[in-house]
Amino acid sequence: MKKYDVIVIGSGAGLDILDMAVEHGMKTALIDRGPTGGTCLNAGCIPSKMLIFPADRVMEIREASRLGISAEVSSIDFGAIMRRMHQVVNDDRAGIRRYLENSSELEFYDGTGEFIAPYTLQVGDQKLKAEKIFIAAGTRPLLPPIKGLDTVEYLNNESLLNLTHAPESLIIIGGGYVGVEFAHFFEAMGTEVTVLEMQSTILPGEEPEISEVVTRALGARMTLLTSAEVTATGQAADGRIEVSYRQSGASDVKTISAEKLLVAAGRQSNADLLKVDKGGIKQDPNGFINVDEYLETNLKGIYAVGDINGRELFTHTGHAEAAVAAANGLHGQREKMDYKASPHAVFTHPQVASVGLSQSAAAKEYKIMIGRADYKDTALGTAMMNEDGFFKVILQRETGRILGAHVVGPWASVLIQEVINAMAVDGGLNHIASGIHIHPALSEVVLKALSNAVVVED
Ligand SMILES: Cc1cc2nc3c(=O)[nH]c(=O)nc-3n(C[C@H](O)[C@H](O)[C@H](O)COP(=O)(O)OP(=O)(O)OC[C@H]3O[C@@H](n4cnc5c(N)ncnc54)[C@H](O)[C@@H]3O)c2cc1C
Ligand SMILES: NC(=O)c1ccc[n+]([C@@H]2O[C@H](COP(=O)([O-])OP(=O)(O)OC[C@H]3O[C@@H](n4cnc5c(N)ncnc54)[C@H](O)[C@@H]3O)[C@@H](O)[C@H]2O)c1
Repeated sequence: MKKYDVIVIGSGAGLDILDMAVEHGMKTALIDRGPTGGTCLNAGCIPSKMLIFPADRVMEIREASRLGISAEVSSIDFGAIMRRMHQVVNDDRAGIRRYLENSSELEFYDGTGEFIAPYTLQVGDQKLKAEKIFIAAGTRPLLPPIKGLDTVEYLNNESLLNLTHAPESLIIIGGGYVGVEFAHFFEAMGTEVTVLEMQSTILPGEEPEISEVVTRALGARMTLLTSAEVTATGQAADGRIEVSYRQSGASDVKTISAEKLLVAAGRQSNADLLKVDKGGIKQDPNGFINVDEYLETNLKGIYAVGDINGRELFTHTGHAEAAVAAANGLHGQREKMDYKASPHAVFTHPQVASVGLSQSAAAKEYKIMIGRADYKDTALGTAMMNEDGFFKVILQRETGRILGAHVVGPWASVLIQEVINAMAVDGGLNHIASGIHIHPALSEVVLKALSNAVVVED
C-alpha cells in the first residue's frame, strides 16, 4: 500500500489541484486513464472550437452579400481542417504527458482507478491511500435508451473527430450544446443536417426568445425537428442509418435516414468506473457525486470537482471549483463555491451566452427590471446589418444589482464578460457605466441594455 498526502483523479480540472499540491511540497499522486488532458482538450472545447472557427468564416462569406460583397465558398479542405485540429490537440496532450511522466514531484498512475475502501484506491495491481482525495473524473457521452442504438455505427463527440470527409447527410439526436454546435459546423462543411430534439425547442435551457433566434437562423440552413423523441435506430442494407421518431401529439412514428448519425443526448457521470460506492461516497440518482457548498463529499477530505459533481458541466466552472476545493482541502480554508456569476456560451451561429438567472427564475425570487438592446441599436451593429442579435439584462428592482444576462449574436461570449465581472462583485449599471465604452464598438449594446432597464410588473 502506497501512502500519499494527496491523490487526484482526472487530468482535466484535476491538473489545477495537482499543481497546487505539488507547489506546496505534498506527496502527490495523479490517477488518469486518459486521454491525458481530459475531455475539454481531447474531445470537447478545444477540438470543437478548432472546427467551429472555420465554420464561422464560411458563414461570414455566405452573409457578405447583404453588405454588397459578392463572394462564395468555392471549396473546403475538410481534411486540412481536421488535421489542424488534431495537431493542436496532440501537441497539447503530449506536453501535459511529458510533464506528468518526467516530474519528480508527483507520481503518475496511467490507468483506471477504482475505490476498494474509503480513502483507498487500486490502479492495476497497485494500492494507494490518502486522507485528501480530489475526484475530477468527469463524464462520458450518455447513451439514451433508444431501441437499436447498439446495433448501428453512430458517432459521438469523440468518434466524429476521426472523420476524414464531411458526410453527405447527418442526423443529430439532441438539440442541446453539442447538437447545435456540430449542426453549425457540419452544415457549413456542406453536409445536409437534420436535428431531432425531444423538448419543444432547441437549446431548451436558454431564454425562449434566444432559442427562437437560433431556431430561425439554423432552421434556414437545416431541418430542425422539435418535440421529436427518437425511439429507434437501424442500419439499412445500403449502410444508411435509419432513425424513427415520434413528435408529441402525433400518433404515427416517422422514419428518416442519413449517411451518419451523431448522438448528442447529454453526459453520464464516470463515478461508476471509479466504483465510488465501494469508497463509501454518496451519489445522486443520476450517478453524479454529491458535494456540499465547500465541494466536499460525505467523506471528510474527499472532494469532487468538475463534471462529475453534476453542478455545471463547463471547463471554466470546473477550474473555479478546483480552486475552491484546493483552498479548502489543501489550505484548510472554508470557502463556498459561488455559482451566481458562472457563465456559459454556445458556439453555434449565432453565438449565445448567458450568466445568472433566467427572467422567469429571477421573477420568482425578486421584483425585477428588464433591459434589452438590439445589436442594431448600436452604430457597429447597424454597420454589421445585424437584424436578430440582442442583449438582455435582468436587475433586482430595489438594488439595481444584476441578476442575469443573456445574449445572442456575434461575439456574445465576449460581450457578456463585463457583466460577469460586475455580477461577481454584486454590481449593477454603475459598475458597467463607470468604465468609458469605446465608440462605436459592439460593447455599447451592453451599456444600452442596462440603460434601457424598465420595471416588469409582477
Ligand atoms: C463536444 C463538447 C464541447 C464542449 N465545449 C465546451 C466549451 O466550449 N466550453 C466549456 O466550458 N465546456 C465545454 N465542454 C464541457 C467540458 O469539456 C467539460 O465540462 C470539462 O472537460 C470537464 O472537465 P473535468 O475535469 O470535470 O472532466 P474531464 O476533462 O472529463 O476529465 C476527467 C478525466 O478523468 C479520467 N477518468 C475518468 N474515470 C477515471 C478512473 N476511474 N480512473 C482514472 N481516470 C479516470 C478521464 O479519462 C479524464 O481524463 C464541452 C464538452 C463537449 C463534450
Ligand atoms: N459551449 C459549451 O460550453 C459546451 C459545448 C458542448 C457541450 N457542453 C457541455 O456538455 C454537456 C453535454 O452536451 P449535450 O449537448 O450532449 O447535452 P445537452 O443536455 O445540452 O443536450 C442534450 C439534448 O438531447 C435531447 N435528447 C435526449 N434524448 C433524446 C431523444 N431520445 N430524442 C431527441 N432528443 C433527445 C435532450 O432533450 C437535450 O436537449 C452540456 O450540458 C454542456 O454542459 C458545453
